[in-house]
Amino acid sequence: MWYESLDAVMTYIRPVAEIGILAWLFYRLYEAVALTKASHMLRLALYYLLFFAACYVLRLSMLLWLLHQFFVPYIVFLFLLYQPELRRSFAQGKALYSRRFRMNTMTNGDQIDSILTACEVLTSKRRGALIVFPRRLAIRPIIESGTRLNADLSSSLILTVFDHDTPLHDGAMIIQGDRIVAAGCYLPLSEQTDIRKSFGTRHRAALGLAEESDAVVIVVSEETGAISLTYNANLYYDLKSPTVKRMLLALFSYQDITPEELIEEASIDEIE
Ligand SMILES: Nc1ncnc2c1ncn2[C@@H]1O[C@H](COP(=O)(O)OP(=O)(O)OP(=O)(O)O)[C@@H](O)[C@H]1O
Repeated sequence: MWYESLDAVMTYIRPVAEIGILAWLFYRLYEAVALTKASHMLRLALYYLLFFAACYVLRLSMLLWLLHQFFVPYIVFLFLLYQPELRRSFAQGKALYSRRFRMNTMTNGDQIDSILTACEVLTSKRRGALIVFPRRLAIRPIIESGTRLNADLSSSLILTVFDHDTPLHDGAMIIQGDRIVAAGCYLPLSEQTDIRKSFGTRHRAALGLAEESDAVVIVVSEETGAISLTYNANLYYDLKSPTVKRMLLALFSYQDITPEELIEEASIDEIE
């Protein structure tokens, strides 16, 4: 019968399909977490499993019993510990499917130029600034913590807001696409202990938001005039404006790139 031969063929196809689907799922999971610190969580879970396997092979029954008892609390602990990173990973995963939609709503090259022009003026006048670009994850509570502006994006408005005597100069400005959504917003402070001692609350606030969301933040230092970027829980200090522009354009289309990778790319372009 034809369905018997189909069943025989399916006996071979089924395991291949299962392996293919599993490989694809693992690849998507890897893609989602590889760029963020959620990969640390996977590494910790893997160490646990390797330790478990070693105990099993060596028949260390006492340790095996302990590992068995602690498995669920350990996984729950990891999920709690890495919750912000997991949130960012899944946002990135989702973002891969809606790139076209995002591209239309993100700040474009000309608009980035006007933001960076303002940043350079602020640098020369030794004024500090924090400018936030939300990406996939909504940051409504952050926006609500400040004053809604919903104004057209312009260098002059950025300069006005961050001037010393204005009521809105303290806190962060939120930019979405071509709109200045809010200013004077309060950002969560980072609790990382291994960042430079010289970084004060402005840089800690930029890093804090980059730990808790997938937003990108420009920081202009009042003290040194350095322009830095934070995203994915990392701070890239003292960048040149063209580097910031290229990074922002890449980040807005979810190609998370470091300054080192940009320099590498530029040198490859030169060789070609
Ligand atoms: N949680 C926060 N959210 C938003 N803005 C903040 C926050 N904390 C501090 N700021 C901003 O940072 C300013 C203080 O910066 P501070 O000098 O402590 O930081 P810094 O990292 O040393 O930066 P700089 O190099 O500009 O001095 C505040 O006046 C305020 O505008």
